[in-house]
Amino acid sequence: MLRVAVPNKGSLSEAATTMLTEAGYRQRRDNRELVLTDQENHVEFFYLRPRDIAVYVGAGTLDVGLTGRDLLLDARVDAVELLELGFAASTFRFAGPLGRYSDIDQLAGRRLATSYDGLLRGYLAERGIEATVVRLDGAVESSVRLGVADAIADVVETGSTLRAAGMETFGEPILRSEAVLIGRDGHEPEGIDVLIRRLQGVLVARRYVMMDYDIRADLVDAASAITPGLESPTISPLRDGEWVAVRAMVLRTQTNRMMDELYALGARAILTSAIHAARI
Ligand SMILES: Nc1ncnc2c1ncn2[C@@H]1O[C@H](COP(=O)(O)OP(=O)(O)OP(=O)(O)O)[C@@H](O)[C@H]1O
Ligand SMILES: O=P(O)(O)OC[C@H]1O[C@H](OP(=O)(O)OP(=O)(O)O)[C@H](O)[C@@H]1O
Ligand SMILES: [Mg+2]
Repeated sequence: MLRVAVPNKGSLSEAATTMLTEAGYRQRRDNRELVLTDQENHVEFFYLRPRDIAVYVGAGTLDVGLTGRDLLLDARVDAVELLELGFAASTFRFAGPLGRYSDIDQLAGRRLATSYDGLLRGYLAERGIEATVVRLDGAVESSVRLGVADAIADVVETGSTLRAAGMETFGEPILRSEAVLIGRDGHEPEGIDVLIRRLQGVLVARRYVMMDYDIRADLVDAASAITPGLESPTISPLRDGEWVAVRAMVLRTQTNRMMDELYALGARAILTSAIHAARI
């Protein structure tokens, strides 16, 4: 059985479980379940603290896991990213009280609070910045006002937590993170290729829609330039020989722009439909 670590709580948990369900795996119904065996797919899911997932995978006790890139790098273990999962996007950034800092060079000799001390220490060491790292479990934004730190390094998603604390980011983002599938380099247990292909299928089904339209045969080349598809659009004859039907996958975000352009070109009966599952 393939042994897969899944976040049991926090920002990653629900989206990870949803993605695995869409990929055709059984998932737990009760949040107290710690392990779930999917007999049909030969996979065992272990529900663990997001922070611990890289530790289990790095130690080799579990084959793969879904976690955040920031958590993977913070754990400093022997595990690698296998696939970006397209959810839980965030940045990891320095922040301080409004107007106090503008550049990371100002951090030398300061106290920096964070929940990601491994990640932060690595970043500071690479840049030769000597500062004191104060490891906190959460609510890091309060640390400056409460006097245990001078600045912070924390996860920023919308920025509203920082604003509420009277703080602002400065310097370039330390890291751009999102949920990722992790494993060990060179370790390819049975079933891992199927898991990866299924997850890639979910990503495709989320990112693309199927577009169908009718167009005069002499305009097919111009229409195909608008909707090139992944490899090449499917062209089918219509009963009226002067027209053809075209079918192509298009990026969901481009759908309306493409429909407008196709309509202006002369295409009609332009329809889009969702893709529920895919293997590309
Ligand atoms: N708004 C967000 N807050 C925290 N983490 C986020 C956010 N958006 C995405 N993430 C990602 O979620 C992961 C952290 O998940 P984790 O469950 O450890 O923390 P959490 O969501 O803050 O939960 P908690 O603090 O309640 O334990 C990281 O990979 C982080 O980048
Ligand atoms: O930019 P935003 O959209 O405001 O999101 C970022 C905030 O969300 C997380 O905190 P969480 O709610 O998980 O609390 P914690 O700090 O106690 O973990 C994170 O640590 C930031 O504080
Ligand atoms: Mg948190």
